[in-house]
Amino acid sequence: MTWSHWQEYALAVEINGMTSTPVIDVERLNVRYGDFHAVQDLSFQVRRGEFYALLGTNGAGKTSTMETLEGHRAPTSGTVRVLGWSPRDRSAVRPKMGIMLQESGFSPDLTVRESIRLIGKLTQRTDRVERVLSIVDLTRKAATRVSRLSGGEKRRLDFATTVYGAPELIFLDEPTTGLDIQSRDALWDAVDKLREDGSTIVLTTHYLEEAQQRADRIGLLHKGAFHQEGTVAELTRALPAVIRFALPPSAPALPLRGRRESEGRFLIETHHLQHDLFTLLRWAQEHAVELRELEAGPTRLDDVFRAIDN
Ligand SMILES: Nc1ncnc2c1ncn2[C@@H]1O[C@H](COP(=O)(O)OP(=O)(O)OP(=O)(O)O)[C@@H](O)[C@H]1O
Repeated sequence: MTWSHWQEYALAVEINGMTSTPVIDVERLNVRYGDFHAVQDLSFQVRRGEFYALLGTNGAGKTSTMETLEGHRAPTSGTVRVLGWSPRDRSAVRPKMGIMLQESGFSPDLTVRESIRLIGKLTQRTDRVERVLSIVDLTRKAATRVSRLSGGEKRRLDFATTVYGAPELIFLDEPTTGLDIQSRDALWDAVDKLREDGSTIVLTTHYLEEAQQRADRIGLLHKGAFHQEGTVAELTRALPAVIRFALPPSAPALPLRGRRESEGRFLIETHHLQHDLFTLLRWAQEHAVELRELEAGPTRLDDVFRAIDN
């Protein structure tokens, strides 16, 4: 082997090593608050470039887990490695990690531009302030004090500081709360671009649709442990697809077994969506019945959540 072949080989090993080393590696994480066991023996990994959603019922332990990954909380026991380091090792991980918390902690007297610069200094990330301002459409507010921003604008500033320097690992905690639809779309477009450039995303949200559309994998927490973990398809596989619609009171009996959800609204659960939908549409045609608010589709994450036994 020539010297240049050796160099190529060494680089390939390094790249393979990088891709196979998880960005987040959690092993038997436990978080206790006094007698209360909030996170119980939780183990999972997030791969480089992955979009991982940590979801769960209220009080399931998402925040406790996220805070541990972000380095804000020490585990009671277990090991947590982020980008190969303990997340408590702030100087090692902070330059490579962007964190969007549920609540921002900006100083009200600073301007938008000053706030971004300050975060840049604190995290030792470098970027162009104008670049991130344009991503969140706050260019015109660069000289405005934080105290004068609306709730949605503060949230966008939060996102701007999170993605400043295009960090390798980005934590998004309920990122779209309080955002209008245009701002939400802009945020997800920016996340898509970051992913194209190789960033790893960890999301937690109660907007299940957002996770369903984007997450490569989902960790579904319930009472401090994983109820399920996998792709959306894996999580929804066991549950039937659903057809929902509303009927006028005069409609004849349904051709399929359905469930009344509320007055005039019905739900049919099926493992043969195409076949049963066809039967229903043919019946509606034959009886001149209008199926109002008709929805048919694969199982939604909402249904997976509803199926969790409390
Ligand atoms: N500082 C604390 N002291 C005592 N108990 C706590 C503390 N923080 C959280 N808990 C409890 O630990 C459990 C998990 O809380 P956590 O905030 O991690 O859940 P979560 O999944 O983020 O919930 P939610 O969706 O409701 O925000 C809850 O029952 C909560 O009451």
